[in-house]
Amino acid sequence: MPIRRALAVGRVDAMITAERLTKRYGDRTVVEGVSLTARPGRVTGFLGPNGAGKSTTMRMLCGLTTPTSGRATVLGRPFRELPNPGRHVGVLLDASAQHAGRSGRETLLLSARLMDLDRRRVDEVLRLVGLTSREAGARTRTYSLGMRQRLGLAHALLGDPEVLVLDEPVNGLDPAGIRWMRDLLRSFADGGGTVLLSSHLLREVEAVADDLVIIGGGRILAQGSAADLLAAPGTEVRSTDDDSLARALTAAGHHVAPARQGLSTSATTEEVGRAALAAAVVLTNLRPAATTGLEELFFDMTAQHGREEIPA
Ligand SMILES: Nc1ncnc2c1ncn2[C@@H]1O[C@H](COP(=O)(O)OP(=O)(O)OP(=O)(O)O)[C@@H](O)[C@H]1O
Repeated sequence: MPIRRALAVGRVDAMITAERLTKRYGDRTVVEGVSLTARPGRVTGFLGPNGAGKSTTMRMLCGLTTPTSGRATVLGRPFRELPNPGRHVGVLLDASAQHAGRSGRETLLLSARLMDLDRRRVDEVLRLVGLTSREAGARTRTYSLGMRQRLGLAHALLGDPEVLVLDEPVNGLDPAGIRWMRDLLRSFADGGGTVLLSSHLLREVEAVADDLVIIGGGRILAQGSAADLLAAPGTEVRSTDDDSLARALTAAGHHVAPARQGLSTSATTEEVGRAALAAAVVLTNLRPAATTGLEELFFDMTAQHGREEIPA
């Protein structure tokens, strides 16, 4: 069953933009000058330590928190100006915010009515997120966190939106649930949808995100395609005489370090080739350095922005 039944007209606009978004609470700035874009057909991972400003930014994108300054648009308009927003943007910001006394199915039926949707769509999304009819009939106060996340996602998908904004959607899911969520988001984006998701699970983000936005202390620290951000500059090389090659590279001003096999250097592959020629050394292996892991990038980027403390 397709996640999305039809691509919306004007799909090229199916994106999220933030322009210099700033949020102050009293004299405390919790988000400062955040500009970002999430594009159609791509999953954008939004990362940052606790208190970095992810949820506040997502709330501003969805019109739930008013920015102190700056502008946010979804599908080219401020969220609050979208007609029937649930038909365009699926939002999951707090999976625990469901009415505890209603069943999952009742919660979805109510929203379906408000969005003017056929009630059969409720059963479709329940199937899609893997909630059984018994689970759907139970009051949400009896739900585990993982079941709440599934219901929250069913709610986000209900209106067959072009855009998904999900704050920590994999929290509370078991390993099979995490993999299921990853596949679901991938096929949503492959169908032309736009996904912005925050997560603390770096490996999960690495596995699914096409683009990354890293935030720390309320400011953007890095953003771009995952391929670009995770590409490490430099070269790994082996030769018939690594000592001579290391001397030649160092003499040419390149940084050289021993690698597990051979050398790792800041030089490009061409520069390594030239140094080898100058030193009359034969290369036996030459390749661009392996990519940096997301965990390494995340800790490098956020090192000075540990957990934000709430002021006393
Ligand atoms: N309504 C509010 N009033 C005052 N401060 C707030 C309010 N909402 C959030 N903050 C503060 O803003 C900062 C950013 O919080 P936010 O929830 O956006 O971070 P986050 O990156 O989503 O963190 P986490 O990963 O822990 O969910 C925090 O220091 C938080 O205490």
